[in-house]
Amino acid sequence: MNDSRNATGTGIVLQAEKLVKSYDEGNNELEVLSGVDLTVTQGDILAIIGTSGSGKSTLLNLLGGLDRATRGSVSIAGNALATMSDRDTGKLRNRYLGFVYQFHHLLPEFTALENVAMPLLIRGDSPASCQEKAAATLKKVGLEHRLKHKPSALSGGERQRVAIARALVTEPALVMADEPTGNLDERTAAHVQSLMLELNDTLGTAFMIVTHDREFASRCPQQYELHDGLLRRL
Ligand SMILES: Nc1ncnc2c1ncn2[C@@H]1O[C@H](COP(=O)(O)OP(=O)(O)OP(=O)(O)O)[C@@H](O)[C@H]1O
Repeated sequence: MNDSRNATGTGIVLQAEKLVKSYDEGNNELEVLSGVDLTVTQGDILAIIGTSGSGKSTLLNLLGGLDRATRGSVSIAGNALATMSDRDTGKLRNRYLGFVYQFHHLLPEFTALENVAMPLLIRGDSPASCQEKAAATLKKVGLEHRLKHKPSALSGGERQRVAIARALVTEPALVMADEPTGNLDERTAAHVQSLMLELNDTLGTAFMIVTHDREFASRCPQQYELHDGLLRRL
C-alpha cells in the first residue's frame, strides 16, 4: 500500500474519476451519480451540499469504499479500489479514513475513553498505547474531563465530539462526515463545526463534510454542490 503523503508525489488522498452509480429498480434503473470527478488533497476541507435525495450519502459510501461504483474509479492514497478485495478495501479504509455520522453510534456500555480506544484495539495495538492515544485525542476535542463518562452522561455536542475523536484516533488522512451536526441544536452545531475547522488547521487532517447547512458550508474553503448526478465546485 502506498503512503498518503507521497502516494503520487502530490499529496492526493482521494481521487474519483467519472464515477457513476445506478440502482436497479426492477424495470427501471435509477442513475444517482452520472460522472462525478473529485480530488482531495492532504489538508483540504470541503463541504458537499445538495438537496435531499441528490446522492450525497451514496457518493460518500462510494468514496469511502463502503459500496461499489457502477462505473468509474475511486482511489485512496493512490490505491484503486476497483480491483481490490473487500478485505483489502477495509484495510485501506481503516488506515486512511475516519468516519463521522449524524448519529454518534457510540457504544452505550463503554466510556468515552473506551469508545475512542476501540478502533486502535481492533487494529491490535497494545491496551496501554490505545488508552494513551485515546486520552490524547479526547484532549484535542476538549473532553479531557469526560474520559470516564458513558455516552448517556454526555451532552449531544459532547457525544459528537467523542465520535470525532474516535474518527481521528487512528490519525487518518481524511475524515468523511455525513451530516455531523444535523442532530444538534444551532449553538452546539456551531461549536462542533468550529472544532472540525480547528482540527483541520492544527492536525492537517482533510475533512469532507456533507451538510444541509449552507452557512457552515460557506465557512469551508471548498464547496461543492451535488445536482442532477454531477458534482460542481461552487
Ligand atoms: N440501496 C439503494 N437502492 C435503491 N435506491 C437507493 C439506494 N440507496 C439510495 N437510493 C436512492 O438514491 C437516491 C440518493 O440517495 P442518497 O441517500 O444518496 O441521497 P442524499 O443526498 O444523501 O439524501 P438525504 O440528504 O435525504 O440524506 C435517492 O433517490 C434514494 O432513494
